[in-house]
Amino acid sequence: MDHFTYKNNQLMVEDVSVKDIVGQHQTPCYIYSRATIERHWQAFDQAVGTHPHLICYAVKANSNIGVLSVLAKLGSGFDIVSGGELARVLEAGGDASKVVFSGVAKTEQEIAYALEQGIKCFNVESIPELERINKVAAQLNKVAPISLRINPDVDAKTHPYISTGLKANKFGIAREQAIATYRQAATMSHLKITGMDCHIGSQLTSTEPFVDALDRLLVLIDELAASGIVISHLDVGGGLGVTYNNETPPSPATYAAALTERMQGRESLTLIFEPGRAIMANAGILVTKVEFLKQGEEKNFAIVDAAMNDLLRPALYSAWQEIIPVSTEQQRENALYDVVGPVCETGDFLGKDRELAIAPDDYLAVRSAGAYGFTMSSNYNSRCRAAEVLIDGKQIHLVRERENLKDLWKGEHKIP
Ligand SMILES: Cc1ncc(COP(=O)(O)O)c(C=O)c1O
Ligand SMILES: N[C@@H](CCCC[NH3+])C(=O)O
Repeated sequence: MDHFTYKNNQLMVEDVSVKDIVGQHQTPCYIYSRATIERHWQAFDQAVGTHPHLICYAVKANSNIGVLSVLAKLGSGFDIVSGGELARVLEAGGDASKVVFSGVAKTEQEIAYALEQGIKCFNVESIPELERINKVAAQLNKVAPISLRINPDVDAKTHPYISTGLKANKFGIAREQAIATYRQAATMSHLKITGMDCHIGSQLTSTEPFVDALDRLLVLIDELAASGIVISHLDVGGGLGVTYNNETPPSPATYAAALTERMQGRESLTLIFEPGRAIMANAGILVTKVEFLKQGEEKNFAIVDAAMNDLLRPALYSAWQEIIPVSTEQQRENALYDVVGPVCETGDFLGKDRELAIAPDDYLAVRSAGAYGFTMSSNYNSRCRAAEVLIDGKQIHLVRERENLKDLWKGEHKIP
């Protein structure tokens, strides 16, 4: 069921009209649907079926603690990449023992914090990182559970900026070095080898690269077992794509079936998944107000009050996200617009060549903005970051207040 639909010409999020939400909280404003988040998470969880598994939602996609609290209540695990993300998970009520810690350069402080909280596993990306974790664990008189992130060298066939499983990428340990690195880890006194992981990229729209990567890891797992190192979990990362425009990614069910099929006879190996986008992208919109309509020599511009600092994906990856009117009540003339923000950059656009029937003061919704929207926002041009609202049925929860001017220089100091 779609929780972002029109009723009486008004765009609704669950049982509330977007017009009412922005009437209370103004624009730009991110709006998320609790029912959609829950539906996506449960669909993913059910798709994996009976194979022992843990869904570790990738916090980087959307780290608002209101959102995290919804997932924590479902019993979700979390994939984090910083101490900050761990703190958010704990603040939201998440369970540290279901947290996996990814990322190429965890600091000593972050490692100590994660060890003290008792996380499930560190996904380790290099030998120096193994040594660092071993050293910090020894200092704290603890044993750190670790998994090695293997770079399987498969082409995820996605945007080059978000492809992570190729030899040319900075991520993970090369397949060829995997066994030797595990052997080295086994000699370190304060490490416990518990798993293997990979993450080959984001916004994948076919199952083949996932299956290729899994097959390559299973070969390594068998080789490892033969040399006496037996692991208990296999983390296949995130990366399942969503439909922004006309992409046709596999459903979570198709994706999970392709992977679990390969796991038959390996029931002692828990599967970990790290989905971010598949849970959150289509659970949120960014609502913005049309400030001016401007006719250029070659183009019409709809200048809106949200900008690249609020939603970076169009500027950074030339990403396409659907832009729709919040109200279809008024009859207006159709025209082709570049939807642009107020930031002083030519790359500041939310959409190009969009057919819209709009007038100043109308509201627009950018769809599929629940993942990598607010989390990639900034204060560029000293713009206050947007409000975030979480809808639950008829209830409107303000889960992040709009920043105010003083927030802009918080922690800065004038000099005498
Ligand atoms: C290690 C890791 N896990 C999980 C994810 C989540 O990816 P996605 O949002 O594509 O599911 C990412 C981001 O690509 C990542 O780097
Ligand atoms: N930020 C990216 C995805 C990067 C995934 C992070 N590992 C996007 O918006 O598509």
